[in-house]
Amino acid sequence: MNTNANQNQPGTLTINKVSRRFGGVIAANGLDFTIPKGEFLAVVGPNGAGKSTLLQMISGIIRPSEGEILLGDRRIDRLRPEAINALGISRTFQTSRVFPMLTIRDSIMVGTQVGLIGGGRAPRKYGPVTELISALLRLPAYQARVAASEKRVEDVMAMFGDRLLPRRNEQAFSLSYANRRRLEIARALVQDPDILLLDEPAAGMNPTETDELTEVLADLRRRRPDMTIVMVEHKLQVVRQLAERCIVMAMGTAIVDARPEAALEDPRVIEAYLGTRRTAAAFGKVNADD
Ligand SMILES: Nc1ncnc2c1ncn2[C@@H]1O[C@H](COP(=O)(O)OP(=O)(O)OP(=O)(O)O)[C@@H](O)[C@H]1O
Repeated sequence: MNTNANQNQPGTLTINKVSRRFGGVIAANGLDFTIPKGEFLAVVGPNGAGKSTLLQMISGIIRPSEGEILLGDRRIDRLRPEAINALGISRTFQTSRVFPMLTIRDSIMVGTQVGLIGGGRAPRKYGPVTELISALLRLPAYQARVAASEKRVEDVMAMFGDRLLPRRNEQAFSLSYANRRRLEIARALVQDPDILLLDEPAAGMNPTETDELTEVLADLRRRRPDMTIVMVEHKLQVVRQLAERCIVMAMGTAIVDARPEAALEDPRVIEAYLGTRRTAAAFGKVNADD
């Protein structure tokens, strides 16, 4: 059992001896660590290391084959993804999942909808039936909640400077790849999560876009220092700039757990990475264009 002193503290995520097999493949192998509330943790490692599998297990999309995942003292690895989301854990996906025909504004609004008529995280004044009637009749309580959601959507779009806000009424299919990624992060943020799981947020972004995203996440950190962020990311400069702690995975195992500057210099990490040209380039060991 994981012996970290933070374990079972409110808001702490505990990954307790977690493994996940897919047939003969061991995607996660005895992962055992805690993530204290408010920590910015980066998870890095070569392709196929098990990073996305870890995020999928925390968000309830897949279940561990062994071990357990706790939020505070509550076991969450048997809950459905919606139930985990309602506990304040939001995530983005490795590949963008936008609703192409919805406008940007409405796509982000979708993230708040569970809060409008039951479900969601906001405390409920009335029961679900009253909430539903209130929504159907557009009673003042419902309208006030819609107005609050709309304000929140605008605030979240504003976090991305002029990338999303001026395009709020455009349909998502017209967005650039980078903007789709921003939209997806916005949709997670609009839920005001306590724990944000980001799966390769800077993937496919050029250097300028990557710098911009890094600044957005640094800004988020300043605004919500209590929000735990778990970020899987291949771009190691993003990890160096943002993360307080870095877990390096290789073949399903956490091989190093340290501050980013120490973790990314560790010889075991460089060795694990050198098998792939793209990630070796991130260490400056080969030219990215080779
Ligand atoms: N649904 C699945 N079915 C079968 N095998 C899977 C499944 N999901 C993941 N795997 C396998 O588990 C291993 C870990 O995959 P995972 O996607 O977690 O790696 P990763 O570190 O996120 O890789 P990448 O950086 O390429 O996204 C890989 O060998 C992968 O092929």
